Amino acid sequence: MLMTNKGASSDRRHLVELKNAGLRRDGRWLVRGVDLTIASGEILTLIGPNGAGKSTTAKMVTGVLRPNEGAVERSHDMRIGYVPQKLSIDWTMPLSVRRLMRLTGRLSDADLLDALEATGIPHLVDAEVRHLSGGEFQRALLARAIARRPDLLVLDEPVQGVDFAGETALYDLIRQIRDTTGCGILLISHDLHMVMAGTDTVICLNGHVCCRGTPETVSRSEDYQRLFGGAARGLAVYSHRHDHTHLPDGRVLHGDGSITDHCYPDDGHHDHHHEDHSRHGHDHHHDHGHDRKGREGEARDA
Ligand SMILES: Nc1ncnc2c1ncn2[C@@H]1O[C@H](COP(=O)(O)OP(=O)(O)OP(=O)(O)O)[C@@H](O)[C@H]1O
Repeated sequence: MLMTNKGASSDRRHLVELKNAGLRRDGRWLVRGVDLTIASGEILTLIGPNGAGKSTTAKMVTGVLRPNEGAVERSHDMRIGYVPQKLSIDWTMPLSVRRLMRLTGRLSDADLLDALEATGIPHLVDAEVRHLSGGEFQRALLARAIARRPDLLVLDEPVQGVDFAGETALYDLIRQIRDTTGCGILLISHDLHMVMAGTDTVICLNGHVCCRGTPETVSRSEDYQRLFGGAARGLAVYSHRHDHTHLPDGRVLHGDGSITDHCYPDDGHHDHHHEDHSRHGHDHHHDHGHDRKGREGEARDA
């Protein structure tokens, strides 16, 4: 059961606005001229090459960095949940998921378990963080961020270290969190080919705003294609349908409601279908989840 907060049922409200924001360090502009707004219930995705200023922009949104020019306006009672790109954890020290959840503040057992439940990993509450898979670790970080019922969730590359099937499951989860809690979401994505279905607005950064709009608008933009050159074969908006779900504990929930311990392609339950709606306007079907095909391989198909 996902937790709800005060934003869930109310109308969209403005959470944060950057107006012509720029940040300068050591005599150079890291990013400049950024205009953006995020409202409750809205998903905004930042894309752009390495060093484009995505994390810097996110830090101006959260208030970690103050812009050297322009302005930032934040709803004064806004709570922010942040999943950073990197965590400095001493991996030689034992650290349970329960302790990870409490590193940044007090949290009742009930809220802690609610959050882990919402991200599908309540059974891992006492697991060692260093033993978690990439997808489980990202779910633990997400749980930590949503435990304090944020109005705005800022996710800096939440699918890193996660394979293609896990990536789409995480995107589904993020969208579900938005739908259930009504929070606004700022998502930083490294993947130039794939943005999460459900993204309302994409902003493509390259030291400045290269282009913006719906995923479809951005993928057609000449600036986007110029920036990414040969890599810009189209921004695929990923959506998928399949008749079974891989549960976090490894079991498989089938479309008919039955649960099995394993996933057998020939047992008559299965229909592995994905749909990629790229700007080329064609659909493909991919096998997924069992062939350990990395997302680069999948992206090439898109
Ligand atoms: N505190 C700082 N002082 C000086 N330069 C910085 C600082 N923080 C970031 N930079 C530089 O600013 C630029 C933008 O960095 P930023 O982390 O925002 O990019 P990014 O788009 O998130 O990149 P990536 O995709 O590689 O994570 C980079 O060239 C980086 O080296």
